[in-house]
Amino acid sequence: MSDTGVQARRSAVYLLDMILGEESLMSELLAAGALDKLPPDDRARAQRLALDTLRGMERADRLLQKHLSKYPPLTVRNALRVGTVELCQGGAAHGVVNAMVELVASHKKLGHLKGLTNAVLRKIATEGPEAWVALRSPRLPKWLRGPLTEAWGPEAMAGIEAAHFAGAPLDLTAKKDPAALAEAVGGVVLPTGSVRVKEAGQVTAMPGFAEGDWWVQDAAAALPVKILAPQKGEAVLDLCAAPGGKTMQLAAAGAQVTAVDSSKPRMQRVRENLARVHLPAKVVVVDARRFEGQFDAILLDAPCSATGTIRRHPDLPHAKDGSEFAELIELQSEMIDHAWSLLNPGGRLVFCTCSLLPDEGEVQVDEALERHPDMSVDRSAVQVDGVDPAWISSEGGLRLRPDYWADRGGMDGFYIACLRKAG
Ligand SMILES: C[S@@+](CC[C@H](N)C(=O)[O-])C[C@H]1O[C@@H](n2cnc3c(N)ncnc32)[C@H](O)[C@@H]1O
Repeated sequence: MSDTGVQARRSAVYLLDMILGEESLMSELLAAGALDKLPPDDRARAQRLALDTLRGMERADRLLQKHLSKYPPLTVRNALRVGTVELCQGGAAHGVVNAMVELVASHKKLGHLKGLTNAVLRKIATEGPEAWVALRSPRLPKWLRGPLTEAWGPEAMAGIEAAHFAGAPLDLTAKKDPAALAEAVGGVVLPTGSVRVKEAGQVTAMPGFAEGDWWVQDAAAALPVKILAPQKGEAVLDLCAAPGGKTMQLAAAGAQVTAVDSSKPRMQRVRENLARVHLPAKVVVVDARRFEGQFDAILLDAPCSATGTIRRHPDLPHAKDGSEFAELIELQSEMIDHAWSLLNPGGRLVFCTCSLLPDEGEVQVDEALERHPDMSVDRSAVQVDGVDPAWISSEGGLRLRPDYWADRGGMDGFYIACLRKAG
């Protein structure tokens, strides 16, 4: 990392400018090489600063508005936000203020605002940290808060927002032995069998990564494959497979996996992931709605709003406005219908989305049941180890939310249902 940390902070501000000003997603910016020129430490720091700032932005804005008579241009506002979040989360005042002032001073058009930056951040350094802890958990924007509050109620919404603010621990899936993995990485085995690491460092440097003993996967995201319960040697279709977390689980269980995804670059990651963990799968790049074949077991991890993953991706509510969700919901129902045509009588289809919106879960299944008289929901299938029966919804699917397991560090939001075809 560079000595003063100015470069990492400048990149964090750039990421925020793009997310908040251009509605870019962090994943798109990283894939486009936004941080490629930084040394690895600065890259990790820039990303962490941007994510922390997005999580705490409402609190930062509340503190900053007291000291600003009018909002400065977005880049300076974002520099102030980054500085405020750092200061309020224990950053050393001198270093943070100097770095942010240097960053603004060096800006071609905004250099004249260095005095403002200095004055405001000095005030925040004095009074900010105490005021910070008294502020509420940041809220989601209205377009998302409205439907989620309607679906889960105000109390759950407060829990979900607290979970978003807290961020997410690192969860791993063991290729073989969760207890041995927990010991090796200093983690704990969760009731569902995932391994949770509280203080994660660089993932690629952790024991067993190079050997392919595990992969990163949220505890909630590991449940669809456990619910599908693939058998050794069974032919399983993994529709929408990339980047391959569930493909690896299926292959580790000994299934003969056919992994399908429409994205060529994302499928390259599936190949790389499979190679690292030394597991086989047939990889096919095609639109899931055009794939042909017959299977007894199908996993459909459909593209969705990803609103269940905001703990890890706090950029999402800022970069999106929900306008593309109707198209995704339509795509999901087309995918369910096509997957159903690929399923043998007596077979099972596990449908899942990392969404908190019932339209992408419970409602999707209710409507599929109406379209397919030979479809039923297998309630017992979702009752795998560690699942609280209270998480099972009325139609028989599993509703997972970030506010569950609050004392353990939460989980991603997910919806999972096991659909049986009449024999
Ligand atoms: C939620 S992600 C899948 C995550 C994956 N199952 C895992 O566990 O790592 C959804 C995937 O759907 C893929 N996708 C989107 N539209 C598709 C389509 N029409 N046909 C096939 N795959 C599609 C995306 O490329 C993306 O990789």
